[in-house]
Amino acid sequence: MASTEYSKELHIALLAVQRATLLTKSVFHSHAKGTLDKADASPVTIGDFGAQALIISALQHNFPDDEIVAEEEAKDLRENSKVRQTVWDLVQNSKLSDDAAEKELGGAIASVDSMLDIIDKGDSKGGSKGRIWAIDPIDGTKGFLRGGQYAVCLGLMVDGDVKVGVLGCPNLPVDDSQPLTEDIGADATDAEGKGVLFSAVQGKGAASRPLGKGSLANESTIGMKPISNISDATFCESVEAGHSSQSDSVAIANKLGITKPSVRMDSQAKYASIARGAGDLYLRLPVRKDYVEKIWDHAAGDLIVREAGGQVTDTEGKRLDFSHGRTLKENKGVIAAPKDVHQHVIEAVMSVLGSK
Ligand SMILES: Nc1ncnc2c1ncn2[C@@H]1O[C@H](COP(=O)(O)O)[C@@H](O)[C@H]1OP(=O)(O)O
Ligand SMILES: [Mg+2]
Repeated sequence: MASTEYSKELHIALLAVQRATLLTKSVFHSHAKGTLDKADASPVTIGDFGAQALIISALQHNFPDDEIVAEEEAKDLRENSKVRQTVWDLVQNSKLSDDAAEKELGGAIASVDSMLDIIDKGDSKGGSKGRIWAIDPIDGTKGFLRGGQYAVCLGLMVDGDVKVGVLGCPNLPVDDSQPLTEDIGADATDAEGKGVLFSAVQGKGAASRPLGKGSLANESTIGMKPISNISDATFCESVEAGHSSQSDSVAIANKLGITKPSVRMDSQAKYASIARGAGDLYLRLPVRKDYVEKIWDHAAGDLIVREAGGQVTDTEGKRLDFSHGRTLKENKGVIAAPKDVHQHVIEAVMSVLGSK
C-alpha cells in the first residue's frame, strides 16, 4: 500500500467499519430469527455496544494515542450480566474472514472486562486540538430495526477538521448508479448486491466499494451528479419527522421548483446517496430549537459529500464546525448539495425559514 497521508488511517478505518457493520448485520439476523429475545435487550443496544467495542479496539491497537468520541458508554453493560454476555459472545465471533486483515485490527479482545473498558474509551470531550475519532456504531436505529437504511460511521478529525470518513451502509445497493427510491435496499440485508463501504480522505476524493466479507474489494471513485436544472433535483430527508421538518422541506422544494417527492431514509446513508449521485440534495431542517447535532452523526458524511464535489453547511450557509466538542453547537441543521447549486439552495432555505 502506498503510504500517502492518512492512508493507514483510511485502511484501518475501512477494515474496522467493515467488521463492525458485519456484526450489526448478524445481530439483525439473530433478532429476526428470534434468537436474541432471551438477551433481554433491544437488538439496537446489542449492535451498538458490539460495533463500538470492535471499532475502538481496532483504533487503539493502531493509534493508541488518539482520542475517541463515541455515542455509547458501558455503564448499562456493567450492570446487566445477561446483555453483557450476549455482546461478548457476539464480539468474539465477529472476525473478518481475511486473517491478515484481522491481525491488522489487533485480533480478538482479551476479556469481557477489557471489552467494557474499550467501550468506555469513547468518552473524549472532543475539541479543536489533536487527533479525535468520532464513532456512531449504529446511526439510524429505526432503519436498522425495520431492515432499512442505517450506517456504521467513523470519522477522524485533526485539529477540528475532518480528514478521513468511512460509512458502512449494509442495505444500500452496491451499484452507484441505481436510482434512489424510498424503499431502496429495504428488507434486503441478505440480498445479493447490497452493502457498501463509502470513504473519503481530505483532498483525495471519495470512493465506494462492496462491503463484502473478507479483504477490501475494488473501490470505485464516486461523485455527485451535475444538475443543470435545480427543479429536476431529488432531495433526501429523515424518515423521522421529529429529526427534520418535512413541512419546511416541502416549502423549500416549492421555492426551487422541485416537483419530485422527497426520498426519506434513516441515517448518514443520505450523505452517501447524494455523494454517489443517486440523489442530489440532503435537507436537515431543525424541528426543535434546542436540539444540537452530534459530531458522530455528521463527520464522515460531511467529508464524503465534500470530497465527492458537494458543499455541506448548516441552514445559514456556515460550514459544519467539528471543533466545539461532542456537538455541532455552532450549527443548526444541514444542507448538502452539489457545489455549484449550494448557494441557490441556501437562499431558498433562508427565505423559507426566515419567513416563519
Ligand atoms: N430532534 C432531533 N433533531 C435532529 N436529529 C435528532 C433529533 N433527535 C435525535 N436526532 C438524531 O438523528 C439521528 C438520526 O438521523 P436521521 O433521522 O437522519 O436518521 C440520530 O443520531 C438521532 O440521535 P440519537 O441517536 O441521539 O437519538
Ligand atoms: Mg446517530
